[in-house]
Amino acid sequence: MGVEVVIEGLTKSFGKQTIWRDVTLTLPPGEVSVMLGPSGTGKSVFLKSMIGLLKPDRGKCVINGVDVVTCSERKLYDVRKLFGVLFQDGALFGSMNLYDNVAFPLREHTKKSETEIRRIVLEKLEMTGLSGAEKKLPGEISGGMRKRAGLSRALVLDPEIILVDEPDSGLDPVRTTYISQLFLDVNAQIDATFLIVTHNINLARTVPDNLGMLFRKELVMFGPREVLLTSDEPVVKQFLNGRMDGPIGMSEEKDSATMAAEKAMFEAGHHAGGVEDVTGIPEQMQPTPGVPERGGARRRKDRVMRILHTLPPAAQEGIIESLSPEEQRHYGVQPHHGITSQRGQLPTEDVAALPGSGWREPRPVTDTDRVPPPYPQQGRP
Ligand SMILES: Nc1ncnc2c1ncn2[C@@H]1O[C@H](COP(=O)(O)OP(=O)(O)OP(=O)(O)O)[C@@H](O)[C@H]1O
Repeated sequence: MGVEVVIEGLTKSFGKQTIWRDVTLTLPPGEVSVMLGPSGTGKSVFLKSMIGLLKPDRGKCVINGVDVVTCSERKLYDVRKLFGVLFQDGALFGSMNLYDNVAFPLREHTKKSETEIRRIVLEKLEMTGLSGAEKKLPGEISGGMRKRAGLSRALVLDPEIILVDEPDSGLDPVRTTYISQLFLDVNAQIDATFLIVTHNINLARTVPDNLGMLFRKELVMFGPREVLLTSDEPVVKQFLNGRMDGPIGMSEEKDSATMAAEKAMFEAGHHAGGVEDVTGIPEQMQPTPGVPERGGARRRKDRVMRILHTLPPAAQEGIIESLSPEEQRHYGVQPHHGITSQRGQLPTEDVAALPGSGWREPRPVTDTDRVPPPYPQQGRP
């Protein structure tokens, strides 16, 4: 099973430029989480900080009891072995064919024989639908195939945490859905913890168990997908609908004067872009028939039902409605009636330790809030 990642108060700056501050969240083991955020909000910096490629100014990122922010180089080396990383372009070596690219980590970091390496490489290439493409060079294949090859390579050392940086970059919407399906199938097969950073709305709506968003140098929210997908926060709604109408501007954040001027323009009939208001919780994508059930999804159900009473009402309702009648009876809940009894929970040790629901009452408006209304605070222990 994948491991839990506990991030507390993580803050990163480059010189005087703060990228994000006080980020606190937990990635539950074996679950798929997505981090959204407008361009430049530091999503890639966040991934790099998790694997110790960048050093945060303060805070913790604890994996298997090791804090990657403060641990020794030796420990960091060990922790990094738990990660598989899929970079935007697959980060393949252009002069090596796919077989050698995928074999590379095994040849570099293990003492396995070439026979054993061959078995693993062919297995991972098959998992990602690339059987038969071993001899191709990265320059001879499509962007989608390059990403799948990058995923094959990320899988060869049996990672427990898989980080994915913008899987949709350079892909059309259909190929993006195919690679999303692949992530869920891989997650079902190896039960690794996934964190995908993206600004792809379709992916965010239909793939993850948990959804978060970075904006204004903060983690706006992080929690079960239903919380963000039913949120009334202007920044979340604007982002999920891809519209100009809202706090996110051309270069990250609008000031209040720009907000007011644009609001008047939209009220006068100017098209704010995006599609019509898309709301609600679409069904989550499932592993392909024939692929095992996702252990992470099963555990998540229990975990979320435990914190159900702490979530906003719309998210609670969405979660209850997503359960089968049998599950609703099992958990003692009913649509439109909420929690009717407390039954059917897993023993504590089978459920991820979470620092909280990831949702808090919105903080009060202060003079420093240039864009009302304020956002809920991130989850804290
Ligand atoms: N090594 C670095 N040194 C200085 N600044 C950096 C460094 N890496 C990233 N930045 C800055 O950090 C900010 C966040 O960058 P990052 O690439 O993480 O954003 P992002 O959310 O992933 O954006 P996008 O969605 O466009 O990929 C940017 O302003 C970038 O210029």
